[in-house]
Amino acid sequence: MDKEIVTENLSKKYGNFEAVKNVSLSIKKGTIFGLLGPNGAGKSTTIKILTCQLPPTSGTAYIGGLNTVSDAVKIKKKIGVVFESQNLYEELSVYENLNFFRRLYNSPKKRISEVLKAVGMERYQKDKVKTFSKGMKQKIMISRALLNDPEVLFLDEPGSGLDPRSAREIRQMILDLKEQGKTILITTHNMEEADFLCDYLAIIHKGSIRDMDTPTNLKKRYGEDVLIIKTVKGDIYESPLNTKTSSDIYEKLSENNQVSFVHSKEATIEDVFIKLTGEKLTDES
Ligand SMILES: Nc1ncnc2c1ncn2[C@@H]1O[C@H](COP(=O)(O)OP(=O)(O)OP(=O)(O)O)[C@@H](O)[C@H]1O
Repeated sequence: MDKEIVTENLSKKYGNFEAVKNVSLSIKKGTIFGLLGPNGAGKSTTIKILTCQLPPTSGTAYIGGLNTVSDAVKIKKKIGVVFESQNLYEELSVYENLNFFRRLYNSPKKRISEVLKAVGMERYQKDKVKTFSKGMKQKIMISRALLNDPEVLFLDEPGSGLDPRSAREIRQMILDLKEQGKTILITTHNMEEADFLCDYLAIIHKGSIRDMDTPTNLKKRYGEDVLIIKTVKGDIYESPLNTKTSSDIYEKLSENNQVSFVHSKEATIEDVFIKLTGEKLTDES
C-alpha cells in the first residue's frame, strides 16, 4: 500500500466549537506532508487524532491501514511524535531521558547511541538537559521520537522558536529521515519551511483544508511571478511577469531611459496563503 496516512472527513468538536472540519488527506509513504496554517487553525488537533491521543468527533483516520481509534496500540508502536512543548526531564541527562523511553518501547540499549548519532548529539549523552539551548533540546526530542524506529513521524512545529542555524539543522535532519524512507507529517506556520521541506502541502485555516498540492503547483496556481522595475527617479513599478502590461511598462520606461534596474520576484507560499484565506500568515500568528 503506498498511502501511509489516510483520513476521511475527519472532524473534531470541543463543545460546540468545531476545531477540525471534514479533513480528508491521503499521504504517500516516504514523503513529507505539511499542514500550514496560523495558530488555532486545527493543526495540533489533527496530529492528536492521527497519533491516537484524541478520538475524532466524526470521520476516520488510518495509519498504515490501521484505524486510529480501534488499533491505537498497534499504531503507537510504529509512530514517533514530537510536540511543540519540549517535555524532557530537565534534571536528567540525555542518556537518562532516552533510557526511560527506550524501556517503554523495549528497544535495545544500543538504540540510544544510534538515535543520538542520527541527530549529531552523541557526545552530550551525560549532560543534563537543562544546560541545553532550545535547538539542542529539539534534537533530543527528535532522537526520542526515533527510539522505536518509527515508520511514520509527526512533528508539530519542528522549527518554531529556533535560531536560524538550529532551524536549518533540524530541516536537514527531517530531509535525511525522509531519505531513510520515513513518512513525515509536519505542522508549521513558517512558509519558507513549508516550501523547502514539503513534497505536498495543505493550507489549513479555521479547521478546514483550503487546498493541497505540491508547493510548486500551489505557487503556479495561486501565486504570480512579478516584474519589478525601478526608475532613475526612484519610482517602483510592479506588474505580473510575462504579460502585455509588464512589457508595455518596460518598453515605455526604457524608451525614455528611465529604467534604473529590473528584477523579477517569484511567487511565494505567502501569496498562496493570502489568495486562499484572504489573510496574511505572519510569524507571530
Ligand atoms: N482542549 C481544547 N478545548 C477547547 N478548545 C480547544 C482545545 N484544544 C484546542 N482548542 C481550540 O481549537 C482550535 C484549534 O486548535 P489547535 O491547537 O488544533 O490549532 P493549531 O493550528 O495547532 O494552533 P497552535 O499552533 O496554536 O497549537 C483553537 O481555536 C483552539 O483554541
